[in-house]
Amino acid sequence: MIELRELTKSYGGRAAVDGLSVRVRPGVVTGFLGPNGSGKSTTMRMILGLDAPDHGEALVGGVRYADLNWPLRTVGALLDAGAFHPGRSGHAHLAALAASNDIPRSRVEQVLRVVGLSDAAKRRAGTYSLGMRQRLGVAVALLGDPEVLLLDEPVNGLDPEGIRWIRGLLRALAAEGRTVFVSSHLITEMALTADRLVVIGQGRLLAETTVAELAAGHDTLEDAFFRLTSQTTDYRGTEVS
Ligand SMILES: Nc1ncnc2c1ncn2[C@@H]1O[C@H](COP(=O)(O)OP(=O)(O)OP(=O)(O)O)[C@@H](O)[C@H]1O
Repeated sequence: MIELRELTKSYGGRAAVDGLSVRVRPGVVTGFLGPNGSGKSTTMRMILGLDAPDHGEALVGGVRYADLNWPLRTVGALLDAGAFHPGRSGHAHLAALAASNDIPRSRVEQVLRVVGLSDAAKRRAGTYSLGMRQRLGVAVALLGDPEVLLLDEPVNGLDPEGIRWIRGLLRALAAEGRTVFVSSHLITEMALTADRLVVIGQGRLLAETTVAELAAGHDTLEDAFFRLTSQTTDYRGTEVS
């Protein structure tokens, strides 16, 4: 369970996250949706203790991230798929993290198999494609066999086969009773992956709902999403004349 209580954070006097209170439950995939700049990454960083809230708190299993004894074994996160030393192999990267978190070394081979990187594990991670780096990031998230998974835009850079794989993986992790919180700005992708949706705009909660409830009364899910977020979209292009 992830619990956000009145979570608030401003940058330069502008609210990035504004009084956000949400409970993300175990056993289902919860999609975290909002337009560009709506505060999804900032929220995830606060859950992971990488940013301090100005007000309110984020709890994982009732505890702040900073107070967890073995964070990697409680919360697995994919935030920035490029966050590894490019000269190290994928295997070495995972082995170092396993050693520093008291995770059995055998788990490294297991997660490499799960993400499909066993054959590339001894190659320098700096030579990995975007999709392979994303898979290595997922392997890091899974390494500690955590109860809670937090993934920021996990389908970024993945090809169609990879996207289908990650959908299945997230659903399987939720079916095991884990809490799976996954951000995206793609409502169509979330409709295929998530059971529940938390939608934010300009840092505020717009809806906490299911895919079916959000779509009800609209021609398409996209229409429903645009209607919900239209007043909070900061960045919008214009048509080329
Ligand atoms: N370190 C920072 N310094 C200043 N402003 C920031 C910082 N991090 C985020 N912001 C601002 O906070 C707001 C929310 O940004 P955030 O990255 O959380 O949104 P997001 O929903 O993840 O967006 P996207 O879908 O584009 O990744 C934006 O206006 C952004 O410019």
